[in-house]
Amino acid sequence: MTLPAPIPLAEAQARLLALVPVLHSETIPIADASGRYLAKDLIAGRTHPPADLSAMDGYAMPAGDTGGPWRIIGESAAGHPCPQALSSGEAVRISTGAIMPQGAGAILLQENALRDGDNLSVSGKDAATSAHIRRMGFDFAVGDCLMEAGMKIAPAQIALAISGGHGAVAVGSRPRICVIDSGDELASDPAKVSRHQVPASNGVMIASLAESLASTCLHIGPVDDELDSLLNAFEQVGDADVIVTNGGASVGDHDLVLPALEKWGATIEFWRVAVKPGKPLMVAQKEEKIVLGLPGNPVSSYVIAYLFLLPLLRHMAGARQPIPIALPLPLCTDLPATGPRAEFLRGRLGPGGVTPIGQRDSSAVRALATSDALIERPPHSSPAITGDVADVYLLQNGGNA
Ligand SMILES: Nc1nc2c(c(=O)[nH]1)N[C@H]1C(S)=C(S)[C@@H](COP(=O)(O)OP(=O)(O)OC[C@H]3O[C@@H](n4cnc5c(N)ncnc54)[C@H](O)[C@@H]3O)O[C@H]1N2
Ligand code: MOO
Repeated sequence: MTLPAPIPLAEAQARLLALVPVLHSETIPIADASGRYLAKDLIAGRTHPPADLSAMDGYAMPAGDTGGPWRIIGESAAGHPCPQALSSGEAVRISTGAIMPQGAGAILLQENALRDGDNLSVSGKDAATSAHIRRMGFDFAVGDCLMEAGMKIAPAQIALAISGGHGAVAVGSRPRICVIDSGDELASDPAKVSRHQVPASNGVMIASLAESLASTCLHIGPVDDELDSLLNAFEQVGDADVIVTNGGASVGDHDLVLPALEKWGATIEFWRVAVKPGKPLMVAQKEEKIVLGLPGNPVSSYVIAYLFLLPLLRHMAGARQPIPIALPLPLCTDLPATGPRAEFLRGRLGPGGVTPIGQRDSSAVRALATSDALIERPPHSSPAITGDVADVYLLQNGGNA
């Protein structure tokens, strides 16, 4: 069997995303929108702040009358504006977030004020100033674009949408996924594992990695290394949009994902990528369903899910930046030259940069779990020395896309 040449990483990612359209949108309460992607530009339905407000607790007076003394004629509290207009020599008590009364244009901080009944004068070093006024609409005005379609909604974006008058937002629907573990050696109960077995860790790991990006996740397996068992698993995926297999993607006699996919009627779109670990990635399609055949080694499975599955799910859910963003960080150790594949080393972030983890075997689960970053070494890199800058991807919470 002649194996296809491994496809360079960026090309393979682009080919994968081009295979599937963005899913339709749905409108959901803003309180439920964390982690979702905006389906259309979010336009401000109100001006914020809606009027000139005081940024401090103190007294408001006319802009041309900042030296005092003043006579206090009322109060403007947050939620309770002062109905009176101010003339020269007059002031009102004002609290943080309260509306500036008509005629007011300066604030005297409480710390700099001396109050005696309704008489007010400056006691501190600072006179009244307009610097403590938040001008109407300085943050945004009605009709402004607050966030563009495809942006990820996180807590700060939720606050912005609510401040902009939105109790609900249109977001991309999340794909339904199905994860299949396959391999005769896999034990489903980690507490009951014979010597010829390994616990089936990948499926649950991948489901957990994809959890926030998928609407539902069906987990099938472990499935035997038999063509018909795999075929049967594919026939049970129901309405899943994305099917993820673990293992059986390489060239061994018992690596049956490819023939099972063909027997099921799927088209193999590509197989093998120039990435280490994770070369045997397989991508197939059957009608609207897309299949990612991940390599079985746990580190390879994780790295490929990070580089391909998560971007695919983000893309389907409407993200405008589905591919994770690398940060340039100094290396804390030397690294050897690389071969024809892009290498992704596990590493730990620290104050001086990133330190690659010594154990690089693609089956080393403990080394993977100890790491919080992936260090990218492009194909055919020269040896790197301590202090050289490398592209680093953050792993926590699925990274920064
Ligand atoms: N002659 C060659 N052999 C291999 C090649 C190659 O190019 N030529 N590629 C190697 C690479 S790279 C990888 S990665 C592995 C991946 O192979 P498979 O995807 O076929 O995975 P399996 O052989 O089924 O399993 C590999 C390893 O992973 C364990 N595994 C599998 N599934 C799970 C699971 N769900 N949970 C936990 N662990 C799992 C399995 O027990 C094996 O130890 O192939 C190389 N071989
Ligand atoms: O590339 Mo494989 O994924 O090295 O172990």
